[in-house]
Amino acid sequence: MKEYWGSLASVLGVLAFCQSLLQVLFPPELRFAALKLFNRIFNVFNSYCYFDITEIDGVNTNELYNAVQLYLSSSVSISGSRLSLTRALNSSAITFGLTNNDTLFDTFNGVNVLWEHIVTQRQAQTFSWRPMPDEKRGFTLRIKKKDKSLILDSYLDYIMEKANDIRRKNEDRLLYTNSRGGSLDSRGHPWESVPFKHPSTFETLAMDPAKKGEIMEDLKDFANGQSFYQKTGRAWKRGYLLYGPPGTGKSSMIAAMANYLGYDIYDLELTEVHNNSELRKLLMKTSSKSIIVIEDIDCSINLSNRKKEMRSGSGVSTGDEGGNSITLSGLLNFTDGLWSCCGSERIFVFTTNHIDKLDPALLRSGRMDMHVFMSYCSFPALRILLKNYLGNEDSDLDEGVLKELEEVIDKAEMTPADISELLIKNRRNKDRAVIELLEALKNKAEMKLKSGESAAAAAGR
Ligand SMILES: Nc1ncnc2c1ncn2[C@@H]1O[C@H](COP(=O)(O)OP(=O)(O)OP(=O)(O)O)[C@@H](O)[C@H]1O
Ligand SMILES: [Mg+2]
Repeated sequence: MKEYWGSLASVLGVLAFCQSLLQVLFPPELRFAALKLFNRIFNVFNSYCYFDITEIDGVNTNELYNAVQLYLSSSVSISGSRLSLTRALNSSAITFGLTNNDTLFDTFNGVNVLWEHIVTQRQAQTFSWRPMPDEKRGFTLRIKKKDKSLILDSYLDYIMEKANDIRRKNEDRLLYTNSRGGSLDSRGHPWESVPFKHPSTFETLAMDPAKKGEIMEDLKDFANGQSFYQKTGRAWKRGYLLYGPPGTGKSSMIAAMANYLGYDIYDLELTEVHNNSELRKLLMKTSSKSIIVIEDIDCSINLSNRKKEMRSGSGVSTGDEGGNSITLSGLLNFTDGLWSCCGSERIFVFTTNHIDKLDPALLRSGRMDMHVFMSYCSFPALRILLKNYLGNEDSDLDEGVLKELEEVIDKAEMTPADISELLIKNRRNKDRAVIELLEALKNKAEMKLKSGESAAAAAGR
């Protein structure tokens, strides 16, 4: 610190000397030209260059300014004793940033840069279409001239990307719906959004742990797979088909996926979409890092459509452009055809209770990348539910009861939704909850057995 003050004092001394020299050597009319000359000479010897990123660029907000602010807020090297704190609307996280005229060093690809946050009072307001803030804020980036190209080529892109990540992490996720039909809002947007706060996570999801792990890995590979998709020339999207009886956790799985990846959800209500071009507009207005969901796909699309199309020779890839109904081909064009590339990093999830009713075009390999069967509650899934609802670990349960549960659970064919209901009802009395559950499972298994026997007898008659 001492050295710093010492060198500052000597620089100030030199400046004062130069100023008096200027006054002595040059008559007033030549002083300005001399100053310009000095400035040029100084620039030749100065090894740094500076970039100003102002908060308001003309009359528009400068996106780069906000991005730098967010990026620097995540910097671990912030050591200032005074930081500014902000919490955006709809956000559950607090970000901190540089206060006025504070500086911060950053390193990128081994190159050191210095950021300074400069705040000055705005001059008397000139005429403008919108009121300007009283303060003029901006960042100044100081870098070595020799590093200029490296930094400008990738550092600023890197900052923008990082800032988007932070924004996504800080903001609560949104759930979009197209329940307004084809009408647009005042900003021309066809989707309505609400904050998405579904508490379902992979941890709370009751299903076979191996299958769960496989799906989580698949999702992570997808989210981190930008370069893979680019290298292989594939559109950066992935399709999941979740099928199984009602109450087995298909919708809960979608919420868990969104929470796991930090993606928004677009819940596409196909019955509200009138034709293929409307569908195209809707899908084009979805953002990247999102999950586009079509629930009960078997009920949403008239399955005879495609057969008619095939007969009329229009084929799968063309779709019904101007017609007044939405077709399976119109939908597949988006999940699979050329239009699927109009955005990146999108996950499509279709759900159905009746996979047998689906058109083979939806099921053929490569169309939906992963088919996930959400089954009746299995023993490993039951353990998760017992833990979630009663806080029970295996060691809390009597071994005999555990064994009985294991024997009866598959025969009973009860859904996780049914079991959850039973456990919620008795959650204050853990022992009773387990005993009632066992009873319910046994009753259900017996009923299944009887109905199976009578069906077999009827078939044999
Ligand atoms: N696998 C599961 N793990 C944890 N909870 C579950 C699971 N399946 C169902 N539930 C519970 O049951 C409720 C209903 O489940 P969910 O809506 O996910 O079923 P679904 O398969 O989407 O049913 P549907 O086919 O009727 O849409 C959930 O709110 C959740 O509490
Ligand atoms: Mg559902």
